Amino acid sequence: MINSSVDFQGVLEEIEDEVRPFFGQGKNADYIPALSDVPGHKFAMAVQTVDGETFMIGDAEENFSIQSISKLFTLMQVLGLEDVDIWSRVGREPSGTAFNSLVQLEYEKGIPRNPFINAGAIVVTDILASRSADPSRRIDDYYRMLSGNPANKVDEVVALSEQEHGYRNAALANLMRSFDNIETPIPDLLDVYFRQCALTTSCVDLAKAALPLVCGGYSPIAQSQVLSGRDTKRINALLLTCGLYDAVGSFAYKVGLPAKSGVGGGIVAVLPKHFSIAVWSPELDASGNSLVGSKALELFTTKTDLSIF
Ligand SMILES: NC(=O)CC[C@H](N)C(=O)O
Repeated sequence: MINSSVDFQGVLEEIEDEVRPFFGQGKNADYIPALSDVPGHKFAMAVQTVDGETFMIGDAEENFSIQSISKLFTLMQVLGLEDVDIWSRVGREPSGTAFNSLVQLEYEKGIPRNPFINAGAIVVTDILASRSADPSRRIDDYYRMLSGNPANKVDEVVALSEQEHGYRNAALANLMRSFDNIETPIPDLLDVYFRQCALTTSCVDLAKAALPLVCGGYSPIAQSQVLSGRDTKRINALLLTCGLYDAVGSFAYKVGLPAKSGVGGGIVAVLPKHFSIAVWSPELDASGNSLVGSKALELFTTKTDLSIF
């Protein structure tokens, strides 16, 4: 059980004050125009403990664009399927490159380094798309089941904005197709991928949806075992080593938790057997991770002395 002497609410309140000087140092994602319009100084955090307690600060119930954090949930969903050999099509190593880089993919013959860079996530989505008549619905329903909130919907404006500017993702998908690592027709596949990235969620919902990674694969929200204990351990290892792109080493150094970020400014992190934590602040650092969000998580694990290390 968690160290009950920690005053989570007090810690969140201190963090909200201490991150203020960092606003304005990062920049909203603008390669997806709809994301550049979100007020940059938004800030929210939510902690969900294994005991069922929720702590929150800021706009923790306000929805934002989940973006690449969706890659975590599609991976969970694929690992929950029978007879899927994902690891012949996607690697398990950190990429050391930007999330949408093409260079490595050419050298490595269309096999993405890991499921959390765009190319790897597109393959994961391809696996879902090739096994479902309505993959977008299936992805949304899975997330809604884990968050317990049927109001987590796709933001059509963001989805369209990605569709209209998704040149790099189209290039990644086509390059992988040329190496026979994509099955679904590319326009259909990109549509599913853009829609999963355009799902909206709040910090509270996100922390709830990540609880299976805290509870050995069991979702206390859905009251169901969604992953095996072994796959849960494996996903947490992948989050620690690949969840924040080319910033993953310094994030592990500063924060010390398995985590996944998205260019909407969200980050979700877990301390297995203890808690999940979600943060949202839209201004990003050079690697495409929330600058204030990363700082807030660093402050959280430092102040509480709770991390995997
Ligand atoms: N890092 C991210 O959040 C990237 C997700 C974004 N939808 C993209 O595909 O470019």
